[in-house]
Amino acid sequence: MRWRDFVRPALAKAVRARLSVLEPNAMQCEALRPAMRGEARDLLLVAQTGSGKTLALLLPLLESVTRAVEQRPSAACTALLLAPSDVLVEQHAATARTLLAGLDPPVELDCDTGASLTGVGGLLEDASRVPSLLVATAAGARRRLEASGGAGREWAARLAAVAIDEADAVLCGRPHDTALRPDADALLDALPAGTQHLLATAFLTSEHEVALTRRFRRAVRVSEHSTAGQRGVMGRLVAEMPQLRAALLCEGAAAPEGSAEAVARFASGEARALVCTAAAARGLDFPRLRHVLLFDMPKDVAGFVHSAGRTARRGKEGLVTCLVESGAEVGRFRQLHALLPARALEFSAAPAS
Ligand SMILES: Nc1ncnc2c1ncn2[C@@H]1O[C@H](COP(=O)(O)OP(=O)(O)OP(=O)(O)O)[C@@H](O)[C@H]1O
Repeated sequence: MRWRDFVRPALAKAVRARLSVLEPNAMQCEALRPAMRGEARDLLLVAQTGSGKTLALLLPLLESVTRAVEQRPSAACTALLLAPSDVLVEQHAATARTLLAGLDPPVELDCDTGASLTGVGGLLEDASRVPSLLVATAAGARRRLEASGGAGREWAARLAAVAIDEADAVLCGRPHDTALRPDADALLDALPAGTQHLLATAFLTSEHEVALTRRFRRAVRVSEHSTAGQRGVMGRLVAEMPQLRAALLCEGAAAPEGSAEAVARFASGEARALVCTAAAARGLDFPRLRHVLLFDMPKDVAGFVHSAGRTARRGKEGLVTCLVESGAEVGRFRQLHALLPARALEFSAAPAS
């Protein structure tokens, strides 16, 4: 995939020419697809430091704001980018300015750290000014929200998209807190129902994950593990066990054969294993399948039922093995198991060695 598959040619060209980032990586493709025009879904992106999350957040925001300015040049602010520190706000604002430079019509951008407010021409005095894009800390955004005479609420009510970098730091409290910070909650509550939320972070504690998935129920979750990393693991499983003649079922360029071919090889018994993502396996019926091995812990009971339910079908027996990585995952696994109908599956647990 290329940048221009996701954003307008002018932005795609700016990413290549001004940032020297020639192509999106697998994680960015996975994140941009649901986040972009057409789908505009909420996004929760969890990917390691230095993997390029900034562009995955910034590009949907810039595309959305540029489109809005094009359609209604007189419209006020339509997007907000939040970051946890002044330095990061300034860094993101600089990247956004670099990408927006020369666009016609121009997109106005302000930068608000709570302590200082800067616009295109330098320091600004007026916190109620409404640019097309505001890059701010939570304190800066809050200052804008509380601007006098209801202007702040009006500004928030016009936000079409909000991106939050280091979302755990901006929105969540201490590592074990399952509630969002009250000021973050207040800001989110002031947004209109249709606002798109784009969240990125390198790491989430299980409590922060609970808090964010509870608040952003409709968010598409993209993690590196679910994209490049996962495909890498899947490819290695296939390569390192040639005796299984495994078929690999996944979408995108990493798939060595078409989905239909992979499924047919497994269904006919030519391939003795099918290595696939949970999404790709959903609904598939293989009457002879006796063992499902879940490499990743399912996120919820629905995910578990759909994956485990590929075996033990039509009254036959089946075995499901789930690899759990940590004490927290064992706890979550027990919770999932407790939610299943008693007759659906039987489990035996062995301590990990
Ligand atoms: N597709 C890509 N190909 C090559 N380099 C890229 C790509 N996308 C981003 N980069 C570069 O990778 C570097 C790290 O990107 P970025 O700052 O977005 O990481 P991050 O995931 O936000 O990390 P952190 O979690 O530490 O903030 C930047 O210099 C960026 O220009």
